[in-house]
Amino acid sequence: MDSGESGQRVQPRRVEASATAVVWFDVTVIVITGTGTGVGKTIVTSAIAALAGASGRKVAVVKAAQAGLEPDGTGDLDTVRRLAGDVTTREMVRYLEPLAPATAARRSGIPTVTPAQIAGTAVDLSETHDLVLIEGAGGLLVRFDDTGATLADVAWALGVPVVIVAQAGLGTLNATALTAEVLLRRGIESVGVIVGSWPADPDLAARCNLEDLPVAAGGPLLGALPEGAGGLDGAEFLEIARAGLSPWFGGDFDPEQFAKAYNIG
Ligand SMILES: Nc1ncnc2c1ncn2[C@@H]1O[C@H](COP(=O)(O)OP(=O)(O)OP(=O)(O)O)[C@@H](O)[C@H]1O
Ligand SMILES: C[C@H](N)[C@H](N)CCCCCC(=O)O
Ligand SMILES: [Mg+2]
Repeated sequence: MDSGESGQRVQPRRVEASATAVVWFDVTVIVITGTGTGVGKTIVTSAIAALAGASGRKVAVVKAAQAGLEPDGTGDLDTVRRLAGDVTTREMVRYLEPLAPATAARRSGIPTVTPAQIAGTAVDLSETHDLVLIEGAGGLLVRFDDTGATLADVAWALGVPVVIVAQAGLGTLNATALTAEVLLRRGIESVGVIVGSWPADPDLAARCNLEDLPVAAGGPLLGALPEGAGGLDGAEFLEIARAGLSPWFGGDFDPEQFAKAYNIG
């Protein structure tokens, strides 16, 4: 996939850093990936959107391919709207089977969505929104189609940064490092890692991971959202988002203080 296929590359715009400032929140498009499926990408996406919305930004969220629905028939963007409130949402394709999009498309005959289409949607939305978040399906290299197109192609085509959402506990270091290494190899910027669901009673591995995850990710720990956050209502969720996300997203999360609270660091 080259930049010509998407038509254009969105240039991240950075605001000047000041003492307290949000350094990169002026980036227009962010890709939210994860170490796998069910790690909390949608909750993190909702939290970033909620904070941006609360600061007056117009936010759009793109779900590139929705494969499988919750038992109540809802998809990720229903969750985003419930948690983040007034955001524009675009689901580009829906498959009913909870599978990789390429597999679900092959089995159902429903058309695939291409990285160029996803990038194009993000570019269009960026004309009328301050922030566009793109969530994939599962982890970074899950295929959209049988040509092997993935979310990595979308991030590369757009030239925009990626946030890695990771699990808290044992096993996350390898998956995070694999994701970060692929991003590095493909020349895609990773801004850092966020724990999608931080346990109420974290075990030893989870606590130690607060120190080791940034190393595996090759970037800072930019947040940790408590487990159960997805069940809150909009106002409560906003406060959790503020506490759980770094100042880079307009929140108050301090990784050193957080680690200290768990006797790490
Ligand atoms: N912090 C959290 N609070 C509450 N529920 C959570 C949290 N993180 C994850 N979950 C729950 O775990 C499940 C998976 O989370 P989520 O839907 O965000 O995963 P995902 O990484 O977006 O997966 P997918 O690849 O399907 O998009 C969901 O049912 C969600 O409600
Ligand atoms: C069904 C699930 N919730 C996602 N929508 C799709 C996850 C695909 C993962 C494929 C894989 O990595 O093996
Ligand atoms: Mg999701």
